[in-house]
Amino acid sequence: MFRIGQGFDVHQFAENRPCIIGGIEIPYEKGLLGHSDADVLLHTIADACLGAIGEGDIGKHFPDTDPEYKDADSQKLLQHVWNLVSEKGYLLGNLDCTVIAQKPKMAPYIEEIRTNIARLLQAEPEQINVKATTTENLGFTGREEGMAAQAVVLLIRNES
Ligand SMILES: Nc1ccn([C@@H]2O[C@H](COP(=O)(O)O)[C@@H](O)[C@H]2O)c(=O)n1
Ligand SMILES: C[C@@]1(CO)OP(=O)(O)OP(=O)(O)OC[C@H]1O
Repeated sequence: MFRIGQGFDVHQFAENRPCIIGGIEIPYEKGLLGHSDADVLLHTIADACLGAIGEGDIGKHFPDTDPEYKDADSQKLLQHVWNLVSEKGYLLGNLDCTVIAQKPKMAPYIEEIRTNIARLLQAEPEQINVKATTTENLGFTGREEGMAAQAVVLLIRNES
């Protein structure tokens, strides 16, 4: 049995914040603002996974009013979500995701991010694809006010 889920998330750039994407800290003059570490890519993937298993979204599981999640490492949030997926008997089919940002340039970090996501989802890097696109200087991403990310995940039920 298959389940599909999609995710979308946005975070604003701010001074004096780390720029953590897919669990990897990217050298950049600005970082992302959020209650947690604001890892826009991992939040998107977590939402896609929760969507696939019909479990709502990350705001439901990790409320931004809860001090426990202040500056939380989003890798831990995604691992918690992945445990829910595993408990329901699903394995990863594949994950495809896109980082939408005018800057920073993501290409030098894509493989490291891919490997890290594979580790978090107990999968092989070949099951993961990470892309990046600008918005050709248009909109809030084009003005470098923030970043967005989207993801689609396919889960496969382990019937054995
Ligand atoms: N933040 C980004 C955005 C894009 N890339 C890479 O550049 C390619 C061209 O981007 P366009 O928006 O002009 O299509 C894109 O395919 C990515 O490989 C990037 O590394 N970081
Ligand atoms: C992750 C959580 C919780 O710390 O906070 P943020 O880092 O603000 O992220 P967001 O994607 O806005 O929503 C989910 C939140 O509940």
